[in-house]
Amino acid sequence: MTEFDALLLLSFGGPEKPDDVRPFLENVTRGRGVPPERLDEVVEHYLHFGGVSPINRLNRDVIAAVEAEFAGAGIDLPIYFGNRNWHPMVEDTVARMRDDGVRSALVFPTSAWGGYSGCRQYHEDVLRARAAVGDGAPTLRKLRQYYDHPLLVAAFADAIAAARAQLPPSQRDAARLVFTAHSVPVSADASAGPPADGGRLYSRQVAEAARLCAQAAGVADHDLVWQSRSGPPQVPWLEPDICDHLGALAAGGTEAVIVCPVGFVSDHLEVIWDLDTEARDKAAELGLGYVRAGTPGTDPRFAQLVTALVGEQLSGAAPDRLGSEPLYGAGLNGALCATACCEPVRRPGRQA
Ligand SMILES: CC1=C(CCC(=O)O)c2cc3nc(cc4[nH]c(cc5[nH]c(cc1n2)c(C)c5CCC(=O)O)c(CCC(=O)O)c4C)C(CCC(=O)O)=C3C
Ligand SMILES: [Fe+2]
Repeated sequence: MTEFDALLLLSFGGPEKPDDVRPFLENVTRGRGVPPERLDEVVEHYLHFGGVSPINRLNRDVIAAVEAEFAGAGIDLPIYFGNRNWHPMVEDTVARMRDDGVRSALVFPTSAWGGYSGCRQYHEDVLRARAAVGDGAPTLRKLRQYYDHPLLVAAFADAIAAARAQLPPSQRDAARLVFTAHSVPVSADASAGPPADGGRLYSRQVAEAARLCAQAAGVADHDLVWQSRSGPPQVPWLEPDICDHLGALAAGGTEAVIVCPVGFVSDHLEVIWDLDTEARDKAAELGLGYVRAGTPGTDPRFAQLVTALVGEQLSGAAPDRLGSEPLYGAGLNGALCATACCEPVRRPGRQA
């Protein structure tokens, strides 16, 4: 019925027990120039949750929801799960797909964005996995970026409204809406996207998604800030940092914030630690009311979004989208979206 015989959900991966934490972090940061002090801190964040990131469980839940959507939509594709940094590793999953007789699969990445970390690195994962499997590896076609898909925007908009309703009535109307996404080095953002599009594709897409979600939630003003920076302190990353921004808002008389993690699809560690622990504590210290909007991964519309992207690919329909920033991300067998797209930048301390 179609040229594809499976879907691979490709994600970041996270530890599932305390002994996994160090080797997981070594996989994430190999050759990335992250200082050892930062790694020691991040180990503590994971150990705070018993060494278990929720990310793998959340991805398994997404897969179950997509399986149900596929059944309803008459899409007959088994769904596989593979990660960049932790088990199930994508190399092992693609080997299993080959053993199961899969010859051609679609790949859904759990990042909605362009940029090196959000897009190109997923192409590299596909390339690495196929190379590791060698003869008989299935062809793998990655699906496009989906940061402005109507179903994603609708899920975030409802999450913002639900978060607002958790504030005391006296703070609800005036609460400031603050969007947050993962910071990246300024140099990585500058080289995000095909050079001909002028760079900064990651931060431009994040800014557009924030505008679309605010508009869909009926909110006139909002801020966009960044979180979870790592890397050596002398290297500039996207700013302002969320905690600094909460300080500035409190100093300016803001009484409460609604924080929306627009840059993430699930409540993984950067959400439950950096937002639900660090930023929440900072807000309490400042006397600022604080609520955090949910992420879309557990919303039924997320499984519908995956199904819609697969449907687009099968039918050749134009992308269903609300925004107008350049949109890339689709590609066969790890091929780049365009020449020199999201070129990785050399950083001090980076090995290879
Ligand atoms: C843009 C972006 C996304 C969103 C797109 C996407 O979703 O892919 C994202 C997601 C995630 N990042 C995650 C975890 C980590 N990211 C790190 C480090 C880094 N992230 C970066 C960027 C991004 N990261 C960058 C530029 C670095 C510096 C090192 C490097 O240049 O690569 C480190 C190292 C330690 C530290 O320094 O924090 C960890 C542990 C987890 C899993 C959490 C869990 O386990 O639940 C997820 C979903
Ligand atoms: Fe990250």
